[in-house]
Amino acid sequence: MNFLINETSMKTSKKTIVVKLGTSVLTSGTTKLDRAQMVEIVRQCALLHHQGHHIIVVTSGAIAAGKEHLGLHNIEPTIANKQMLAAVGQGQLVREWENLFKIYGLHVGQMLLTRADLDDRLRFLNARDTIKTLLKYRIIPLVNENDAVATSEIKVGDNDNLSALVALLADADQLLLLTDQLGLFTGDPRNNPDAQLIPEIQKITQEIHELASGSISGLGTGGMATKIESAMIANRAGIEVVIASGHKKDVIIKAANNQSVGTRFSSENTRLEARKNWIFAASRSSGKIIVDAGAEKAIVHNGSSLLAKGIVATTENFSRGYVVSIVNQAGQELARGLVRYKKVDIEKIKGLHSEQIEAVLGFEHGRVVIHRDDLVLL
Ligand SMILES: Nc1ncnc2c1ncn2[C@@H]1O[C@H](COP(=O)(O)OP(=O)(O)O)[C@@H](O)[C@H]1O
Ligand SMILES: N[C@@H](CCC(=O)OP(=O)(O)O)C(=O)O
Repeated sequence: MNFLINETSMKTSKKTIVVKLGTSVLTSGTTKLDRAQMVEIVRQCALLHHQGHHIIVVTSGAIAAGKEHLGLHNIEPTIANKQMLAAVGQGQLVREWENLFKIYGLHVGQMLLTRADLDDRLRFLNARDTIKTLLKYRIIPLVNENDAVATSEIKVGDNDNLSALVALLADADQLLLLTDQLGLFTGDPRNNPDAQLIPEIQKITQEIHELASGSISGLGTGGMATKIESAMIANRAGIEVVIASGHKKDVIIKAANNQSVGTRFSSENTRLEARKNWIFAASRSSGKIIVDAGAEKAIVHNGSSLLAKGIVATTENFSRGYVVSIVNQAGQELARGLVRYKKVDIEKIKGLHSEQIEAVLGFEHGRVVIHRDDLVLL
């Protein structure tokens, strides 16, 4: 097996960065959204955006914004009450962000997700397409959990874990978890004045998990424990993670420029290796796509994506989002990859130019059938 995959599309000095903002940062420990703090965050995101980076904001704070709007500061924190507050607050929260990003001439796009959206392959791919299209149009995605409709079975539960899933969705380079502490300490600084900041973590061991406890401020959900879970998920996918204070000057800019800030969790794998491992380890091939000699050459020698034009036939009834084998007409398996169209649709578009896909199917999931970043040569 050879892992010669075209890496050019993955290597870029422009990063995709997921910035997760906890309630603790957005309220600065008060019962209201801290607009001055939000302005400061938007300034940094806009600067990085204008430098060409892609910024995705995972924003908590809907429940806090709902409490503020209704003046219900001492309401009992039952699930029903929190859902009601989120339903009221989400609109308020997004409006605040929208107005602030507008100062810098930037548009935002809201994405409210639940675990069910991310567990289901099709919905995962649809969410991935949406986030990538927002980025392509240079719009800032604003993501939160869809608290108003999510019951415990379909909830991610906390925005730390949600942000790791969003980083996977967006194929991000970095996940920045901004909170009210400088980073991960050797114990919770709220009740341990001798706790020391840990600047760098190479491997998340059981000992690291034990340092991190839940939230006791009454503002956030999960505390450091969920941030470590999030770091594990992202690191495993080859994404670097930084936990830092949202109040530290220029924290987002510093983290993006690899300057020392907070606690950095460097990933053992590169993103590309992690993706290739996943395509092989996690999935057996669900079907075959037989390609002509031109497509074989383009995929094997030129590092190209698989286009409809080079497809001759398909076998088995696979769906969109599954891993399939790319096979030449002599029956030799050339590669495996994550397919963007289901078998019945490929049968309709095989041999056609990419520009014809939408006219034939009535929709389009992109111009390629398997993108080169989702493809591993054998
Ligand atoms: N080892 C640790 N280092 C730093 N903070 C910790 C640690 N263990 C627990 N915490 C707590 O985690 C809190 C941050 O998490 P949380 O309250 O959920 O905030 P956020 O809204 O930013 O997600 C800190 O205020 C701190 O009390
Ligand atoms: N989705 C919720 C926040 C959930 C959450 O994880 O909060 P936090 O620990 O402050 O990031 C909200 O918008 O209020």
